[in-house]
Formats: sequence, C-alpha cells, structure tokens
Amino acid sequence: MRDALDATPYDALLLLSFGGPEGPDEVVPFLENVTRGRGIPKERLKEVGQHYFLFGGVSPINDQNRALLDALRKDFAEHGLDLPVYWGNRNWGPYLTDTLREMVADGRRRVLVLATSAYASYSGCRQYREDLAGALATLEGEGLEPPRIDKLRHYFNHPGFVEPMTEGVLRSLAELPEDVRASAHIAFTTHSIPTSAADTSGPVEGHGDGGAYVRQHLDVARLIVDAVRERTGTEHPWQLVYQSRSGAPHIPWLEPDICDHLEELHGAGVPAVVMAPIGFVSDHMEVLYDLDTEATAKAAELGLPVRRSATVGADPRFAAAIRDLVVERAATENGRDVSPCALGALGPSHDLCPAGCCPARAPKPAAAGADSPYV
Ligand SMILES: CC1=C(CCC(=O)O)c2cc3nc(cc4[nH]c(cc5[nH]c(cc1n2)c(C)c5CCC(=O)O)c(CCC(=O)O)c4C)C(CCC(=O)O)=C3C
Ligand SMILES: [Fe+2]
Repeated sequence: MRDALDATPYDALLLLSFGGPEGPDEVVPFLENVTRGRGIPKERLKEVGQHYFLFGGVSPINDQNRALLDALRKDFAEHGLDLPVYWGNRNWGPYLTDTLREMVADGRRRVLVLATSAYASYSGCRQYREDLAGALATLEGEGLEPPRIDKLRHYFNHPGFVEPMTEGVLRSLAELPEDVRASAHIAFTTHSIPTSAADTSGPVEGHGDGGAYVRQHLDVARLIVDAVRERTGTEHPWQLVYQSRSGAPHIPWLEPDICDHLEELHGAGVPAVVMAPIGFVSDHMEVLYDLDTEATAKAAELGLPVRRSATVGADPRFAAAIRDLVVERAATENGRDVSPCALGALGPSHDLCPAGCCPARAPKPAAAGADSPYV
C-alpha cells in the first residue's frame, strides 16, 4: 500500500469545461449561450449549427468529459488521493453554477479547478475565470457562502499532456503510405483567435510581452517534433496553423487556416500531411468537423494523403498529470517546496494569473487570479 497523497487544503476538484448540446433541440440555445454579446455574424452561427446537426445535434465534448471524469476518479482512487471530482460547464448543462451550488451543499470550501483548456488566452483562461466569478456572485445572491476557488496552472507543457500527443503523431505517421511517410509535413493546429487577443495573451508585466498563446503552442510543437525525431530518426518539416475561425471577416484572426495550408503544401509538392490538433484537449466538434470532415475533404480533393492525430482525451497519462498538478498545488498552498514538472523552453506556468493576464475587451470580475474580488 502506497502512502496516501495529500490534497489538503483542497476538498474538491472541479472539472470546468465548455459544454455542448446533447440533441438537436439543444443546438440553437447552446449557440445563443456561447455567442451572447460576442458579435458573431448570423451566417457563421447558421454554419456552425449545421456542424452540430451533421452529428445528430450531439457535441462529442460531453462524452469526452465523462470519460475524463472516470479516468480521474480511477487514478485518484488507485493512488490514494482522496478528493471528490465534480463537473460543470460554462455554456451548457451540467452548468457551472448548479455544480457549485451542489458543492456548497456538500460542504466543499476549497475548490481546485481543472479547465479543459491547456493554454493561455482570453477564451482559454480568463473567460473561464469570469464565469467562475459570475457563478460565485449568483451563489452569494442566494445567501450562500461561496467556496474559495483556485485554478490549476496551464498544463500545455506537462509531459502527461505532450507524450500522448507525441504518440498520436507517431501513430498517424505510421499509418501513412510508406513511400511518402518520411517526407510528410506535420501541421499543428489550434483554434484561431483574434490577433489582438493573441498579442495580449498571458501575463504582460514582468513576465513577457503577451503573445503567450502562440509561444506556448510553438513550444509544444517543437517538443513533439523533437520526440518524433528521436524515435524515427526523421526531422519532419512542420508549421503551426489555425482552424475554426469565427467573428467578422474584417477583424484579423490568426492565420493561415488549415485548409489554405493544405493547399499550399500540395502546391509545393509535399506528398503527405499529419494534422495534429494540439490546441484541443479532446475530440471537440472543431476536431470532428473542421479537421475530420472539412480539411479531410479538402485533402481528398487535392489527392493529398492526410491523417489526423489523436487528442489527449481521457488518456491515463493525462489523468496522472492532473493528479501530479493537484498534489503540487496543494503542497505549494501548504508552503512546501515543490519542483514543478514541465518540458520545453518556457518552464512551468504561474499558479495565479497576475492582474491583467489575458485581458478582456470589456473588463469583468474574474475569480482565481490576483485580480479576483474573491479570496
Ligand atoms: C481558444 C478557443 C478554444 C480553446 C480553449 C477551450 O477549449 O476553451 C475554444 C474552444 C471551444 N469552442 C467551442 C465552441 C464554439 N466556440 C465559438 C466561438 C469562439 N471560440 C473562440 C476561441 C476558442 N474556443 C473564439 C475567440 C470564438 C469567437 C467568439 C468569442 O470571442 O467568444 C462558437 C460560436 C460559433 C463559432 O463562431 O464557432 C462555438 C459554438 C467548443 C465546444 C466544441 C464542442 O461542442 O465540441 C470548444 C471546446
Ligand atoms: Fe470556441
């Protein structure tokens, strides 16, 4: 019997995710929740609604989260980490506010949050923190005492996140026809965001100059390319590209888009491509539609062999990484020295987002950061 692991002062882990519809009737209300006040053109919404209808109105993200919950509970139980795991979403049921209310009823006072977004950016970090603050305000309005909330640091460069993706890329390369395998390009993809959001992502003062979103993805891409070279002896040419652009056409977003990139590679005589969606924690709709459907059709039209490599999903190594991060953060909170685990050039991310990290266009209260109105 191993020594039990210690999560105190925390008494619960909250898996905080995006949410997604579970049937055709839920698609439009879900999209309304996501885009409220975000200035997304109607045409774009209709188009994205069609992506969901193509899959029966069911987003893959919920089953992915259920699988991750199972993996976390199993891993914690096997390692003697006594920490209940809850699940709440920002944009669809089970809603974050309802889950937090349940947690308060269960007597949880110190909550650690795992967001299903691995990188810095307004959409991937502060927006989650704003919704946490909104949920806490609702509980307060109901006369409940809100629990104290901390958020786990960004895990993009944790080996338990990078290694399953490296293995996925190796598997995809092995599936390509042998005669084109060694010359295959790797197209690392992530969610496009407005360039203004990319330029201000991450901590600014004293930590860098913004730009963390792209820098963090480039670090992960290099780690994977290096690990692939160590295993196969081949240094594959690669590029970080983008997908799932939204918003008005006159606003600049990160480019190139994966489909344009495939066209360009084909034009340059590249014989095969692995698309590696490193920006996504699991097989979201963006992966199933934008890559597996749209980009794959584009490649077929070009006669370009492509494979899409696996996301991390509920991989046991990812669950183990989360356990590691929980134990690390608990030790830090208890004033013990820790050696945070991180690969690559950037080092471990901050525990507490400093004030102004990943700023919003219109400032709102955000929990679990140095500028949180909640302690
Ligand atoms: C960086 C980023 C992530 C990764 C970090 C994270 O994981 O959080 C992410 C995740 C996701 N985005 C998702 C869905 C949507 N995102 C939208 C719109 C937007 N996303 C943006 C960025 C991101 N989004 C942005 C800048 C917008 C424009 C509107 C705005 O500035 O807020 C829209 C509106 C329609 C459209 O235009 O696409 C939808 C439906 C789903 C669920 C998928 C499923 O069901 O499996 C997930 C996991
Ligand atoms: Fe999104």
